[in-house]
Amino acid sequence: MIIQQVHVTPVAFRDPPLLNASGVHEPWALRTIVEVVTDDGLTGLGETYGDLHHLGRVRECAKALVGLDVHALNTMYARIDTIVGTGRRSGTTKEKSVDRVFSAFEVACLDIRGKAAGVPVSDLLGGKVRDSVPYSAYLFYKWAGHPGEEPDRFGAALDEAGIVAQAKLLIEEYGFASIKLKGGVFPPDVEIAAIRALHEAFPEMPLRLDPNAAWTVETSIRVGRELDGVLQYLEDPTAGIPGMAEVAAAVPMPLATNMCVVASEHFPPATASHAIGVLLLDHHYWGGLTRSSHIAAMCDTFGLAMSMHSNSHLGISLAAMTHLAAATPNLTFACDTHTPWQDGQDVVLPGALRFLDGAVAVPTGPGLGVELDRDALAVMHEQYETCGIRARDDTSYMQRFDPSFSARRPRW
Ligand SMILES: O=C([O-])C(=O)C[C@H](O)[C@@H](O)C(=O)[O-]
Repeated sequence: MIIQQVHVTPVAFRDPPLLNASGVHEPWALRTIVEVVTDDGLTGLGETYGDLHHLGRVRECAKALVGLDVHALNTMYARIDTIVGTGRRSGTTKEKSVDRVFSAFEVACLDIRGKAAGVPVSDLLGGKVRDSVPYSAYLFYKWAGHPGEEPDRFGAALDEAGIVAQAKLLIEEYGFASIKLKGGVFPPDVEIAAIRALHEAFPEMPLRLDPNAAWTVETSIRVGRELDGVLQYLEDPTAGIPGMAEVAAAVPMPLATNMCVVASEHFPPATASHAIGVLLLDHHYWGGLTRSSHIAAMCDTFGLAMSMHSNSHLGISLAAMTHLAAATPNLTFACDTHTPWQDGQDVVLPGALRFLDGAVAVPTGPGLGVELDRDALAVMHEQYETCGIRARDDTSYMQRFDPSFSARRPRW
């Protein structure tokens, strides 16, 4: 099964104005779709980030993969490493570049291997231990619509009543049985009130709050203590392993992260200082599905619970996340997904991935179990070409509407 061609297609889809500590989502979310084609006519799918810098690296590496066998993943990783290096992203997250680029190709190769063997990707990861994967309702503070546009169907959520209404809508439509609120947007007391309102409205539901490291250690400890008995876990309240360790020692609930443990070398300091209790896995930056399984084994070794992280994504990623979660015995909590926010837009044909009672049944067909919708891919690629988003960044978009906005951390 020799790779003959690799197609890399950037796409754009509508994204609602969701607020986070860095600003607001732009009207279009960007992703990159990868198709790996072998000499025996099989095609595998992968999905990854869509920013221009990453896209350039994916395109460059795609050319270097032609001629490799889809089983030669170690050689593929080494080749990508020589091209993009193990350099780190700057900012609060520091994933390895090679892992971020390799991931999309690895998923596509596993899709091909599953198709060739007639088995689902979850079988290639050790076999599923659950038939469906629970996801949580991922709530965001939100404007009613993008400025200058009609309100979208989700409406505004700028206070606790709006957040509770949003939770009701998502739970009614998807059946979610747990809730995560993206925080770090408003002063902590406003977000504490929203969590309390959710607790009152849904007393049985596990709740999580994630301010994306927007708080100081002191604020994090105060919020953690105030939400004793209410939060299942508190995610990335503050930046860095030392700060998280201080908070963890002082609050009653476990701390979760997708920000301070994002590469293997973060495990020793994080576990030695008991900085986290929960790791949010994400195959897009942990180097694909197999390497993510290794990270799950590390979590098992160090007694860390697990959930899964998401960014704005489409169905290829949802399928990959679902296979990985199904084959991860120590996945403890319902996973994050942005799927409701894509509101039916997708590059895969409908039907393979459905939410029932907040969970997605693990596809049983060969490979990822999803099929590319070529018409939708063409439309989304055209949107990418014309939407004009890729040269901008979140903060400048936010500052156009609120010049006083600053995404500096800690904010409180
Ligand atoms: O910790 C998280 O869940 C994220 O940071 C995921 C996303 O980037 C989220 O913040 C967003 O979509 O605004």
